[in-house]
Order: sequence, then C-alpha cells, then structure tokens
Amino acid sequence: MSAPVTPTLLYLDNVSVSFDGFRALNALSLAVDHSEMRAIIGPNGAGKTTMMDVITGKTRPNEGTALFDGSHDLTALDEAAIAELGIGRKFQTPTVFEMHTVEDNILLALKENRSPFATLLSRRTARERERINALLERVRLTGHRHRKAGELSHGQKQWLEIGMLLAQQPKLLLIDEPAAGMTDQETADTADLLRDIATTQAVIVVEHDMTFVRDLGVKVTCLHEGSVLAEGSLDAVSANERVVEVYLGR
Ligand SMILES: Nc1ncnc2c1ncn2[C@@H]1O[C@H](COP(=O)(O)OP(=O)(O)OP(=O)(O)O)[C@@H](O)[C@H]1O
Repeated sequence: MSAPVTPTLLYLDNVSVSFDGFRALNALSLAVDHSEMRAIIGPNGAGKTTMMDVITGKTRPNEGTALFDGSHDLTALDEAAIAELGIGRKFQTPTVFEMHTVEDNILLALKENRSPFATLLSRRTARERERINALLERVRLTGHRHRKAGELSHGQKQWLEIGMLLAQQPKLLLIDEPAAGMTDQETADTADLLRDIATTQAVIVVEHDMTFVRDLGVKVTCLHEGSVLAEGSLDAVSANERVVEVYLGR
C-alpha cells in the first residue's frame, strides 16, 4: 500500500524518553509540514536536543510514534538509514575540512560515499560544477570558493556546513543554535539563508536568540519539561504567561 499524501513531513506523537527514570521527553507531539520552517525554543533541559536525537535515531523513545515522509517509522531505523531517508543535522560547532578549499568541501559532500582522495583528484563533471556553483551561490560563498575553509569567519563556516548538508538534498534539515557566536550581520544573513532554504525543504531550528527567531518569522514551538508548552507565532508564544515564567522572563 502506498503512503497517504499529507502535508505532514514529520509527525511525532506522544513521544517519551526516560533516562534512569527521568523524563527528558514527556508525551511530546509535534507535526512539521513539507517546506515548513519551525523554530524550537525553551529553557535549558527542556528536551530540545533529545527531540532532535529521537528524530535522527540517536536516541530511541520509550513510547510514542515518530513518522517521516509518509509511513517511515523513525523509531525502527538506525541513524544511517534515517540520514538516507533525507534528514540532515547540523550541530552547533561547524565541522568542515579546514585544509581544503570551500568548493572542495562542497564537492566532498556531493560525493560522500567515495574516498576523499579519489574525489579530489578526479575531474569534475559539468553537472558537478553546476551543482557546486548553485550550492555556493545559495550559501553566499561564491566569492570565497578558492579560500581554505579554515580561513573563513565563524558564520561563513556555518554556511559552508549548511551547504554541505544541502548537497545531500535532505527533505528535512535540523539546525542547532546557528546564531550562537555570530555577529549581528551574520545572524541576520543566516535568517535570510534559512528562509530561502525553507522554500525547498523543511527546517527545524533550535535557537535561544529571540532577535534571530523574530527574523525567521515562522511558527514557534516552546518546549518545557519534555512537552510542548506553547505553539504559534512568536508574538503569541511570547505573550503566554507560562512561557514568560519558565523561559523568556528569566
Ligand atoms: N544521556 C542522558 N542521560 C541522562 N540524562 C540526560 C541525557 N540526555 C539528556 N538528559 C537530560 O534530559 C533533559 C533534557 O535535555 P536536553 O539536552 O534534551 O535539553 P535541551 O532543551 O536541549 O537543553 P539545552 O538548551 O541546555 O541544550 C536534561 O535534564 C538533561 O540533563
């Protein structure tokens, strides 16, 4: 039977995760549509990282449903199989190949399954050149393509890593605190970049910087003690008394 066609790309229902009896996620439910960007906020320990770990297969829930792109059961798949389904994750610290040029980093990501040595020595096909150009343009690094990745600013390294993830053509991109350590200009440019990415794939972004979240202009979910405390526009969520009490007012 083929999967039903719904706007929902990611569907979490009643997901709980316990560590030694402590509930890091407590009956968490969340649905994200195709090409939706969602911002996840909430105090330290709210369960944001644990939620990302469940989505990527790093942590198995004790209870609950986690479906992706129709009927793929994320709780039954390992991390490699989930990445293969089209879920890419970007951690807070950028991990790029510092000694290689910006464009070679993208090339290596395009050909992830081949040895780096063979990849860098082989001739690039016209199709590869086209894809590298498009990805560099998208992450605003065209003018930096011949520089070593290690010479880029912190913000540019983050964009390069996002470009490397996009090379895998994920359907859903999970991004952890992209604005941390960025200048104000880089933060604003990153909001722009993510808004652009969300026109073609879904994005879940965990962030504490409320100026950045406001710039994203998307639906916000506030987690607290492993559950959804409030969901809606940033204005609506910010006006929620409980959200102010446990998070924004602190
Ligand atoms: N492997 C683990 N073993 C035991 N407890 C854990 C483990 N991973 C997370 N926890 C606990 O689960 C709770 C949720 O943690 P999580 O890292 O998901 O929160 P978070 O919202 O990402 O917080 P932060 O904003 O600080 O990153 C915390 O109380 C944390 O101490």
